[in-house]
Amino acid sequence: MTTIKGPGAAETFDGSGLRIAIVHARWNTAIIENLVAGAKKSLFAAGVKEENITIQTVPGSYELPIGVQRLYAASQVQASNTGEGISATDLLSSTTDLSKTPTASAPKKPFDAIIAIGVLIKGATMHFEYIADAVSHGLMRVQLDTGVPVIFGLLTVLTEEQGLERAGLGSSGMHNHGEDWGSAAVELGVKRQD
Ligand SMILES: O=c1[nH]c(NC[C@H](O)[C@H](O)[C@H](O)CO)c([N+](=O)[O-])c(=O)[nH]1
Repeated sequence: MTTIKGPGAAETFDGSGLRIAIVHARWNTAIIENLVAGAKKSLFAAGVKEENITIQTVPGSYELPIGVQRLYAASQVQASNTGEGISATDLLSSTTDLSKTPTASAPKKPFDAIIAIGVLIKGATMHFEYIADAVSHGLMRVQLDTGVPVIFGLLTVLTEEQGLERAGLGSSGMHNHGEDWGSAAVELGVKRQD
């Protein structure tokens, strides 16, 4: 099947063994919430188990690269704690004493893929351009430095309506881009295991 916009149909991938994280910003949450829901819909459709999906938030899109990098590092520490890991939230806390391995149950492996979601809406200044550029380069650097696939879920839109459209909330019936990101996370996560 040939497409012009959006990814063409790919083979289906079994996500039942994957551990996925979603890191999302807390700006423009009316749009963000639907993007996250779309990503989760695709993860579930591929068999990813709810207990293997971790969701963390950061203040804004500019914090996505550091949020993704720290969460992945935390999941690596978790994996090295011989299965007695601790929650990713606790691992990110500066007050957690990692020398004591809490007994909270947690998945035993690092994340197979991380979806970074943010919505940048152009304002009257150049702020939008600087954040968009920094975040896109930052997320690419994190994925290449760590080797963990980081799905680029940053909407850079000129109007609120464009953002709503791309979250499947507009009047044009455009699909929810979050669904594409969930599918991409499963594909890259499975391929990373090959
Ligand atoms: O996620 C966003 N953050 C935004 N700014 C906050 C930024 O991401 C940082 O959180 C902030 O600069 C503190 O570092 C936005 N705007 O400024 O318009 C925006 O539209 N979206």
